Amino acid sequence: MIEVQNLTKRYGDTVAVDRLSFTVRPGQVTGFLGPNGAGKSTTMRMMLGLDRPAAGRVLINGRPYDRLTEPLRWVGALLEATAVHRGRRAQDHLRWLARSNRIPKTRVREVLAMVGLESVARKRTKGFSLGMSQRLGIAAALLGDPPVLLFDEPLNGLDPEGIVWIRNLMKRLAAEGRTVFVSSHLMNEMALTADHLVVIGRGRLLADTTVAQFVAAHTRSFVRIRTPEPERMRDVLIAAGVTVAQAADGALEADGTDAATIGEIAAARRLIVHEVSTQTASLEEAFMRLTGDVVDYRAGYGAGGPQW
Ligand SMILES: Nc1ncnc2c1ncn2[C@@H]1O[C@H](COP(=O)(O)OP(=O)(O)OP(=O)(O)O)[C@@H](O)[C@H]1O
Repeated sequence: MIEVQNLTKRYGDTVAVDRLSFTVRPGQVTGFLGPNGAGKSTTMRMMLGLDRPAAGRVLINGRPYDRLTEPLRWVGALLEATAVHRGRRAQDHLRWLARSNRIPKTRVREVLAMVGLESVARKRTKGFSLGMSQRLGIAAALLGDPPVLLFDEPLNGLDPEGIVWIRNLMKRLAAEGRTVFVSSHLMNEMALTADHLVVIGRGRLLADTTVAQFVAAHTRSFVRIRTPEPERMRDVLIAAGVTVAQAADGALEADGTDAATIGEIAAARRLIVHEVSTQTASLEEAFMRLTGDVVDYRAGYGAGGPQW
């Protein structure tokens, strides 16, 4: 579990993280979303003791990072700019990390196999592609078999096969009961991978909810109806108390109801329907809608402006 409590970080006049509080729970993948500059990387760096907060704290399984002995056994992390000594061989990099955390040398082979880098274990990392470097960073994160894992933009530089691989890896790690916290700009991927979302904007919490609830709260879902008798259908639906509008292509869009109800109303009136489908927006649309509001707030920020 990761507990973020009233966390604040300033860089000069910039408030990068602003009284942020949330809890990341084990057994699920939690996506960490926010527009550029929202404070995601800064938050993750504070989780790992790499940046010192101006106020507040982060607890990893009940303890601040600097109180964890052999921290790789408690939390594994892939940060955007994970530093690897470029002249070092992949296995030597991992052996050095393992030794510093009293992790047995045999674990190095295991994690290299887990990330598919066995064949280049003895290669120097300066020849590695971005995707290979990401895999090496993930191997390092897994080295201590930690209960908590942080990934900052782990999909950067990965090809489609690599993206599917990491999606499955994160799900598996969560299914094993670990806490998996991952930031990404790739909304479609997050929709497929994450169970829960923490969304921030300008360093503040905007949402802490499940993916499904987030999409439902920030988008409109409606039933689309195509029929050769749109006028009659509209009259029947209005008479049944359904709010209905006509789309540009002639289809009807009914709000505040579901496809089963529409189907039953149509059948009762012997109306022909060619389509009755539930239309739900994507995570990307929900995210744009929520964070678009943040940008609007920013533009209109004045005396007595919104305190979100
Ligand atoms: N070392 C630093 N010095 C000064 N300002 C910084 C520093 N690191 C971050 N910031 C500022 O803090 C804010 C939050 O940045 P951060 O990198 O945490 O956001 P982010 O959500 O990770 O963004 P992105 O999605 O672009 O990676 C930004 O305004 C950024 O310019």
